[in-house]
Amino acid sequence: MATIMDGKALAAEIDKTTTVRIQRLADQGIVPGLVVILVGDDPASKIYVRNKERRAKKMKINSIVRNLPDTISEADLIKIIQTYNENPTIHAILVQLPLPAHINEFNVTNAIAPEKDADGFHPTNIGKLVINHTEKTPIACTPQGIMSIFNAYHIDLDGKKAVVVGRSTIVGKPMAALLVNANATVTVAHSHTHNLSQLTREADILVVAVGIAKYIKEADVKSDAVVIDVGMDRDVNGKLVGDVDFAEVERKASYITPVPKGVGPMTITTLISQTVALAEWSSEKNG
Ligand SMILES: Nc1nc(=O)c2c([nH]1)NC[C@@H]1CN(c3ccc(C(=O)N[C@@H](CCC(=O)O)C(=O)O)cc3)C=[N+]21
Repeated sequence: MATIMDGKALAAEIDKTTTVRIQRLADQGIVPGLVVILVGDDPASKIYVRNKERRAKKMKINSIVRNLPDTISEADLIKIIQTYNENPTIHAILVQLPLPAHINEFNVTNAIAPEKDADGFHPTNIGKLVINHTEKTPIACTPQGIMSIFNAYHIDLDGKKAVVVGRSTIVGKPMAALLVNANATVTVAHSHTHNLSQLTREADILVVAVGIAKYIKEADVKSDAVVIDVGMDRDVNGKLVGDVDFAEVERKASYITPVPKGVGPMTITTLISQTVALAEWSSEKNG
């Protein structure tokens, strides 16, 4: 049976360190400010926003949620982002994805000041990640949270075969870059991949972010693989489940993350610590 990697417990551990950093900023009269912009209502975004708000309140960062109607124009959304770029009390800006179809995601992430980019989705920050020049650079919170899980459980990535299933901007692509930077041999699979199961069965490290409930079965996994489940899906009874069939795969993997209480809480912890980092970097620059 696999060791279950407890994202919730690890998140609480990291939050303790972040709380000390928040206190240190408070001593200088700085409260980290995060604005979350939510356009319309996507169900996964709603869970995220609710849990984020809860944690931000507890940790005394100033978190603002800006709800906008899904009829807003791209130009008006970009104008709102620019007001936060210029607002010195805001250190981090996050625009929830996906956006409605009439709004271009690239134009929106490109409008966020790179030094206030809570998600690390600005092209400049993605470029730095790919080049592996990540000092004082925000990085996508879900993949970065997964790297913290590997680190906490002493999972060695060097020379390992890693397969990332999913090529999204928010998980798959930045995850692949982080794994390459950690010296893993990385394959990115997606909906056009042939013989997916054959590929996933070779993975020492398997990261799944496809958005299909219980998609990965025992037969798709190598014995003693490390399995990371990024899914936030509903099963037939409406229960929150991952992309991995946990009951099956738990028997074969060496390590596995559950859903809930795996990757999700680590995404939020990373967002909070990254917001604090953006506030710290800005205060260093401004004296
Ligand atoms: N710009 C942007 N950045 C994102 O990082 C982003 C996004 N847009 N859009 C939506 C997705 C989804 N996402 C979640 C993060 C944590 C939980 C989370 O807290 N999960 C708990 C759920 C527990 C419960 O049911 O409350 C858990 O897994 O234990 C959920 C979903 C971030 N996303």
